[in-house]
Amino acid sequence: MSNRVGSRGQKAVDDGERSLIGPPSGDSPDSLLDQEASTPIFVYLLAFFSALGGFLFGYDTGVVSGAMLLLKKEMKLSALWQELLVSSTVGAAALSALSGGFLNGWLGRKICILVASFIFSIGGLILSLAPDKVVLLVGRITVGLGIGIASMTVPVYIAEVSPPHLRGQLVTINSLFITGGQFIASVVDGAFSYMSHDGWRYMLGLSVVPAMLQFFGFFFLPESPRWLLQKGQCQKARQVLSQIRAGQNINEEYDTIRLSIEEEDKEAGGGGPVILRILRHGPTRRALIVGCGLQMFQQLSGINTVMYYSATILQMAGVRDDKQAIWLAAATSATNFVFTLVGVWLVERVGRRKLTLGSLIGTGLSLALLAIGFLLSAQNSPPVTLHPVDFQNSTCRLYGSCELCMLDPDCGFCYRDNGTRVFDSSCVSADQTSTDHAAWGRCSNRTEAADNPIWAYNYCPTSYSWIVLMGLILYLAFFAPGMGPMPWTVNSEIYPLWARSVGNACSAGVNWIFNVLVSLTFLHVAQFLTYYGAFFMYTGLVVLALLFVLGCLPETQGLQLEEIENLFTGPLCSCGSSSPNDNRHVHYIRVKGSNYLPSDNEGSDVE
Ligand SMILES: O[C@H]1[C@H](O)[C@@H](O)[C@H](O)[C@@H](O)[C@H]1O
Repeated sequence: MSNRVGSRGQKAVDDGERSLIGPPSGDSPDSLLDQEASTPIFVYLLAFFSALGGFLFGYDTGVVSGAMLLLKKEMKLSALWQELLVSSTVGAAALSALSGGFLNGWLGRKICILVASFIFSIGGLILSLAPDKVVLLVGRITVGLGIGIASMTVPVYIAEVSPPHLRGQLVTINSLFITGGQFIASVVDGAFSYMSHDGWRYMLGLSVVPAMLQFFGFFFLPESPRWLLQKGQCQKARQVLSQIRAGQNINEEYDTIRLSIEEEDKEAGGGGPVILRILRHGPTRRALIVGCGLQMFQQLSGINTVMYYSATILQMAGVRDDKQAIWLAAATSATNFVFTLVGVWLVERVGRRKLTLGSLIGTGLSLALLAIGFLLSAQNSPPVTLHPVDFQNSTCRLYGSCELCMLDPDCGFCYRDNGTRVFDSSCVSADQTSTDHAAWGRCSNRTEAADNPIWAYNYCPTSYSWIVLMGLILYLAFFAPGMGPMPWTVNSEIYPLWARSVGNACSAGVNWIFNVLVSLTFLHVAQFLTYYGAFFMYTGLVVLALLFVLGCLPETQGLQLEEIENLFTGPLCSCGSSSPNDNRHVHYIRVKGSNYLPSDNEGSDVE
């Protein structure tokens, strides 16, 4: 497509006029209008193949809960081994996300995505063929290494190839694929849960399919033009840019990127490792604090405990059948997925800042509702009425109510009910090898019969479960459009090119580290503070997150990546006050400068 503007001179005059009178709100330069009018299908294709990395992230972190139900029986896994198989992946992801920054800057985005999908494929193969638990552990660690690299590279790649008006939406698609992966994983878990022998091989191994698809797809896809320019491969960068903009006028975009790289070289000059340069340079230091803070608060809002705890919440609500619980857990991840779709729709309409703030307010209120539900359940917890002689002399016999009994990980509540009332209840030790049964007595019976008493491990029967259930659904409905995707989206945008890989590596690393911390400590926190205490604590953390976002998160919607650094030039907690329109102004002047004399260094009049 040829340049819509006949002569550069005329274009410059137009732009000059605009910069004098200031841009009409929401207006964009001509080239951006060009892009908005027709976004080439190729950009969507790039986003799709990259977001398969997000899908694998979601699938591999989600599938393990269902696989574990079968694995623990088939391989006779102890609690320690179960915990190892779950958290080794997240731990490996934290390490590889942190080191991915270096790889990303050195090898480029494309190679890193290829490496991640290759690792995913190998990991999937190891898992599906594993003869024993040690090989399983190797497979889970391998998959974790892939997740870490993908989680920090994919959002960066998508952000760098997207036109500004679609960037938020396309990067948020990656988060949609994460929750989509978690949803598909729960459906696969449900489908193969009927296959008690080797069903887990299919659950864990199926990830090879999207991994291979991504691997072969990416062979034909281009490197990020921004990375190419940074590495001095100007000709190739120009080629890729015009390929992904389908022949639209790319001069402005190309010059803006080139100028900003030159400026960055001056600004962020000085040697030393990139992380030290980031910390020394005010705007990047503030961006890093915002990026890492967002990722930390995403995990501290308790998403993974809510997801993990959903099965227990459902059990409290009276769903006792394992298979039914698995399918209902799929409904939970479907809710997470569907509401992420709402986020994709909203991100370019309301902007990142409002979306995150709205999401946090709703998330906080839902957590408070969850806590209130747990509080009412605890206050009305059924008493222990039977005290059978306990030959093991465990602490379980000392508890007077279900609440106290279930907070002790060694004990469970054994009871009967007639639909309205709990009776004949006792607190006894759980079986060491499988908490599905009591160690002895009425609830140790493994054969299922209608008149068997009910064994409640980790939960208590309550008539307030509907409050908890409502809290759970509202939580996901509010978390998924904002706090789920925005930390990933915002991080892909806020760092200048030289700091982007390392900035994203650090923030993704923080996300994974807090993911491990929160999920590993949840049961201990609950034991210490009770469940309602734990959820009130998460509510408090969400209030802190709200203050942080209110003070420090600027709006990045509609800006070119090269303009975003300007948002962080002021003091840290005044970021929220810079509006996108202030910065659009900077953008126009920059465009004017590069239009007059593209080869000149007139970019110096930019700021
Ligand atoms: O953005 C994602 C998403 O919200 C997932 O549901 C959650 O499991 C991840 O930890 C998070 O990073």
